[in-house]
Amino acid sequence: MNIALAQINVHVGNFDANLKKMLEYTERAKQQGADIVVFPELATVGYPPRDFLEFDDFIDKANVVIQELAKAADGIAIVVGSPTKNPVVEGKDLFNSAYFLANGRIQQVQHKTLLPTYDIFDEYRYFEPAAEWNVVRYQDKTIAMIVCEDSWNVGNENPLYKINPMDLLMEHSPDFIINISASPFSYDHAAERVMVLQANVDLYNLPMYYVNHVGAQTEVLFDGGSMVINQQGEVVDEMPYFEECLRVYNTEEVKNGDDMTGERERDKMTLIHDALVMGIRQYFGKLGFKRALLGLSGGIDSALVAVLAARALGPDNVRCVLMPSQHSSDHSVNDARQLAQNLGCQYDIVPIESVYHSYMDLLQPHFFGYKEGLAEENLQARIRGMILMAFSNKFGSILLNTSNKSEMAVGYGTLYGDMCGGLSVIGDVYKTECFELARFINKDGEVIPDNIITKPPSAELRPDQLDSDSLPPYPELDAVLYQYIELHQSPQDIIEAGADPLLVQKALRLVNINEFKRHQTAPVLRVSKKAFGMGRRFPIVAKYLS
Ligand SMILES: Nc1ncnc2c1ncn2[C@@H]1O[C@H](COP(=O)(O)OP(=O)(O)OC[C@H]2O[C@@H]([n+]3cccc(C(=O)O)c3)[C@H](O)[C@@H]2O)[C@@H](O)[C@H]1O
Ligand SMILES: Nc1ncnc2c1ncn2[C@@H]1O[C@H](COP(=O)(O)OP(=O)(O)OP(=O)(O)O)[C@@H](O)[C@H]1O
Ligand SMILES: NC(=O)CC[C@H](N)C(=O)O
Repeated sequence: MNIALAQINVHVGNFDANLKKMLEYTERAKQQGADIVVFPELATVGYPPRDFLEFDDFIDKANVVIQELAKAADGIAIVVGSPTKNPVVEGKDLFNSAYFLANGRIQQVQHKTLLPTYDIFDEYRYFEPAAEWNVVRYQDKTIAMIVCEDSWNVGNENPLYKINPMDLLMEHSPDFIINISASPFSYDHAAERVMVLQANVDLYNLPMYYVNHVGAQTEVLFDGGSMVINQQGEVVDEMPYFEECLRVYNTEEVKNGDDMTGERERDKMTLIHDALVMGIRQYFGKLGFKRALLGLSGGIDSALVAVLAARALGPDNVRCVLMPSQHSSDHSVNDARQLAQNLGCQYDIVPIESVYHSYMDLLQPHFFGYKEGLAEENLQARIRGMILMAFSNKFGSILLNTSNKSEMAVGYGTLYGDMCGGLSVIGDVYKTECFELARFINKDGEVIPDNIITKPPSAELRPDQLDSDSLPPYPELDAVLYQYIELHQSPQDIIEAGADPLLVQKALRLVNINEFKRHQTAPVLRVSKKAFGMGRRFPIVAKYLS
């Protein structure tokens, strides 16, 4: 039997486009001799559809796609994920299902049992778990068809779940497993995914055909990495990351296929770079925007965003605005200009000093007698935000936000100032990782002027200001932030692991008291297992560690 895995990029709610793409892939698979073509979890509607699932009309449209695909299942069977209405009143309204379409009709539907409800996942909000587990008979094979998380309770060791749908399906003695997934990207997830799937194969001694989404849905990125694992638990093929792909596998050849696990390079910076480029490109593409703009300061954060945007959208579609103030050093303007020239992006120089003085004159009678401080510093960031939004309106471009994860964590950014923008590109990349990413970008020759990478970070909002005046050194700060944000460790855990107690207290307090800022931030492209945004939910009004 020949099985085609179709690693595709669908678009949430774009039913016509999703159907058209699946019909094209089905035809291509058929021409390549496939007996079955497999599409990812919820491929009819896109993942995650979130509260669109609460609209009957949305589900009806998904059902139309299933009916159309069933008609195309002629001489080839189609496996595809789609929501199903729950016919009984009890429980949630929907199931998250794998459809097996063959001979022009729906042959079988297997619902998902384990409904991830953590981080960016919210499946139990909408779906009822399966209560029946059946295999599919097709040609001379018996197939276990499962949806993503159903393979993540291997050996019943996942404390989230009391049931194991894999065990239940195995009672029917299948010949192999087809797994349709929506497994999002984080820089360490591809390796984890392989381990979990291999553990299943080792346990059940069956080959697995695993297909994943590729592409971006707002902030959630999918790397693909669909794979085939033979009965011995060896990965005989893994599809490319960040691109659509169709490959056909013969079940007999898979049995004897060679292990390619060791050949796969998963360099963290390559993955983050490619994920962010894809994320920007698809955010713009799926919304119908072409052009981006950003404030280019001569610092490392905006430099990184400029490079990533130019690679995602083409340098002609990225406009950089240099807005020096009385506190900007000459080298900042020169470095920014040099970068824009290296990239081939249009740049404008809009000095803000005169506007700043106008504001100060305006405010002078009201601020008279008060010491200069944060209000005056933040005014500069806000003037820049205003100018950038004027460019955005005038030229129909989306403003890219340039805050990094360390700053977003501790509230080191000005509301309605440098925190403005429609998409946060590096909001899930710690400052220390920003330096690594900049060096990665320059590995084959200088793209980002070296001075931008080597000079000490500064907001340049007052004379000779350095980030280190008000923040601990980034390597120490980032280590503590990682332990708190990603690993959910307590202050005691972090201190026992070797961190300075005062730093821990200060950093964790800053993270918590600045929750209000993150509620007003653009969506953040997610590259780690815990990004600011939909997968990290905290109350603003809280007293914990603050
Ligand atoms: N819980 C809460 N809910 C809602 N609003 C709350 C609030 N707590 C304070 N606020 C309000 O927020 C205001 C303070 O926020 P905001 O005006 O943003 O200003 P603020 O956080 O006080 O200052 C911005 C910080 O970011 C630094 N910065 C600025 C610009 C660039 C960079 C950089 O290097 O990238 C760093 C700057 O040096 C300063 O430390 C207060 O005036 C208060 O009204
Ligand atoms: N002189 C400037 N010209 C243009 N944009 C600026 C300027 N200064 C700040 N910005 C914008 O505001 C953002 C915040 O920058 P700031 O210099 O305050 O600190 P930063 O977070 O270290 O960023 P960067 O490393 O990009 O300088 C910058 O990324 C940039 O988009
Ligand atoms: N859609 C899902 O069920 C995905 C959950 C799974 N643990 C993964 O990330 O691969």
